[in-house]
Amino acid sequence: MKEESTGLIIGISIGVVIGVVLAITALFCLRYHRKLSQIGNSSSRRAATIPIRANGADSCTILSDSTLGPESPVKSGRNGMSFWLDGFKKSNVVSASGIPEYSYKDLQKATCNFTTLIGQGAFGPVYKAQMSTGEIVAVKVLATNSKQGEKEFQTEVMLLGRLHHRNLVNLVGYCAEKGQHMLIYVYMSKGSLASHLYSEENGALGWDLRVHIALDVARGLEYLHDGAVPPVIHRDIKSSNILLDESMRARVADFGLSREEMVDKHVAIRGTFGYLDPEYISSGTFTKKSDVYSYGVLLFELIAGRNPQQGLMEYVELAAMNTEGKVGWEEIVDSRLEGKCEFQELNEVAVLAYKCINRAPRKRPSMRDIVQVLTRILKSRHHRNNHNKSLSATADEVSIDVDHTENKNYVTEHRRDESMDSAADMDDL
Ligand SMILES: Nc1ncnc2c1ncn2[C@@H]1O[C@H](COP(=O)(O)OP(=O)(O)OP(=O)(O)O)[C@@H](O)[C@H]1O
Repeated sequence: MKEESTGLIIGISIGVVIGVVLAITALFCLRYHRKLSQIGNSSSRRAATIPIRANGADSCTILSDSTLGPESPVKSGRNGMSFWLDGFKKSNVVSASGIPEYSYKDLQKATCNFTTLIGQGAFGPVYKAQMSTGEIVAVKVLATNSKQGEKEFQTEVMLLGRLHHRNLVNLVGYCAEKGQHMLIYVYMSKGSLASHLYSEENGALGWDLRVHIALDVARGLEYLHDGAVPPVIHRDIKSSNILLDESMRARVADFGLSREEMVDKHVAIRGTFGYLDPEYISSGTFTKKSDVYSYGVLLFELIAGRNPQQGLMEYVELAAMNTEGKVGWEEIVDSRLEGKCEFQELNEVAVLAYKCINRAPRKRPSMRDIVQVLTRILKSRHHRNNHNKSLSATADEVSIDVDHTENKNYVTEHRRDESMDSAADMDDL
């Protein structure tokens, strides 16, 4: 009996201890969860309301709260933190978006005391940097005359750091020290699209590659417009803001860094002349469809190899009179292509570009529509190439037969039939 009651007491005591431990654990979990959601709320509130830098002046561009896109070039680790610059990362300094902060001293070392200049933009110089891990990056030093304060800069980094896509030049780090603000980006070794279209140093870009570049850019913009939450309008699509990586894949640069140009004392226009939506110039309202307009100009730039600041659009409008917006666009094709271009594709791309530059924004396609059209064009090309390959393989096989049978007429007829089938396939697409 005594033994039984001792057992009972022990059982009850163990039960009570387990109960207390469980209750304490539950309490901790609850508090931790509440804290996390508070942090989430406050950062999304900030993302929704704080304006970001516009080259010294406040801007109303609101950036995204989006998560990592598929095939992001940033190697994400715990908390989405980048491993790119692990060698130099300031210890324990990671912004709310998970973008690591680097010290001025380390960037000074990585850029050989800021002597590795690769370009100069409206925001300031850009340097190539080799980090201690061997990783190559681009460091954009923002002009010190910017009125942007520390807080605004941190907000901008947080907002930019949330945008990741394989067709965007992603932000991988930043530095805010000694009154300097620097943004660190994935390094794009083949430079800008503009440098390939206009510099004699680079050989002419082939037509096939131009269509791939057009699709890459469209995908980057589609992500900004439809994938990012809230959506992001680029505001400065142009060939010098399209950068190419080692394998000539294109990415959109400079998103979220809007700039201003004064057209007169009162009206500030953001963007670059030649690419600006006429509707934006007259109404002052910039929309996703204004990006679509600039993208249309970029498509014509790819077709014609002409700079929009040197009469590209006048040239296009002249050609449009003859083409009625449909066929016959080959007259504007870039002479550097030396006629090596699939004219049906060229006409399809030009028709798409012409829709993008429609004066009425609502008649312009969305970036999603554009991605679909270009994907279809490239799929057709792929089918055609496969078909042609199998045709020539069949022809090789048959010609071996022919050598044996000497039935040459049959071979000729057989090949002609197949190419007619192939033309019919094309019509279906
Ligand atoms: N991530 C990068 N990788 C390689 N080169 C880059 C990178 N970012 C910028 N550059 C180069 O640095 C130069 C300046 O770039 P930046 O984006 O500052 O200005 P921009 O786009 O040329 O002109 P603007 O500021 O007027 O738009 C460009 O020639 C560009 O090719």
